[in-house]
Amino acid sequence: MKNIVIAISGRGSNMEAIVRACESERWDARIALVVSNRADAGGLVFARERGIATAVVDHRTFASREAFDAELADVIDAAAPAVVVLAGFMRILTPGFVARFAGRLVNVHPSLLPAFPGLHTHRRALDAGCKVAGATVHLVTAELDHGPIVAQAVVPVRAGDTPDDLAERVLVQEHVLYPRAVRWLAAGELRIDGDVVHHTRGESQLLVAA
Ligand SMILES: Nc1nc2c(c(=O)[nH]1)N[C@@H](CN(C=O)c1ccc(C(=O)N[C@@H](CCC(=O)O)C(=O)O)cc1)CN2
Ligand SMILES: NCC(=O)N[C@@H]1O[C@H](COP(=O)([O-])[O-])[C@@H](O)[C@H]1O
Repeated sequence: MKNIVIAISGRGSNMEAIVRACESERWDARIALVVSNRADAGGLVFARERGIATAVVDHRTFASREAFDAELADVIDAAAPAVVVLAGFMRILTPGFVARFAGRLVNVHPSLLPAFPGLHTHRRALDAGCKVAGATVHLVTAELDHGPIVAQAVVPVRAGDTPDDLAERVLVQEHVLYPRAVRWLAAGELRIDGDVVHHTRGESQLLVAA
């Protein structure tokens, strides 16, 4: 059975969706560890209540980003992960960390990459007058929010939307998209051809919400 490690920084709603899907769909995988850079991350409570091992590596207690990443990588490696999932994890990872988990490190980003990498994506999409928004699951590379795209979900932007309205609409789709993508990665069902990722069994890599 494959081990999955999930890294969070906050409420962990995507982590929760993955935990629930792993159990209900009986994946040939288990969530071996939920790790956070913040001890007050709400998702840690859910994980502990489900009997999942948790750990905290507080980035503020390290002298450098490299030192934090080295400790985080050691804690993650101790769980022997086949897949490392970033789920609302809010730290930019160093090239050394990314290299250690290359090909099995995945993230969900709240925009339709390559549009709007970085932070405050929904505010920026609204300010740009976008008519659609969404989320992207991508393999993580050293360059921020730039890795090969595994799957995307599209939602409409509605008149009067605030960033919170858009975030809520996108999050509903993330909770469907991300578990599906993590299941594919854990099952070895992704084929990477340059920058293009294919699902080898032909499931749709696109969700479109009305
Ligand atoms: N090397 C990479 N690291 C990370 C990636 C990536 O693609 N490559 N994805 C991010 C996730 N992410 C967006 O999806 C993201 C997370 C954090 C930040 C950021 O600017 N973080 C600041 C601190 C912000 C905070 O603490 O609130 C920082 O690290 O200084 C941008 C994008 C995960 N890492
Ligand atoms: N750059 C990373 C980022 O912004 N991730 C975003 O954090 C939100 C909360 O996730 P959570 O409820 O799973 O913690 C999600 O929308 C996720 O896409």
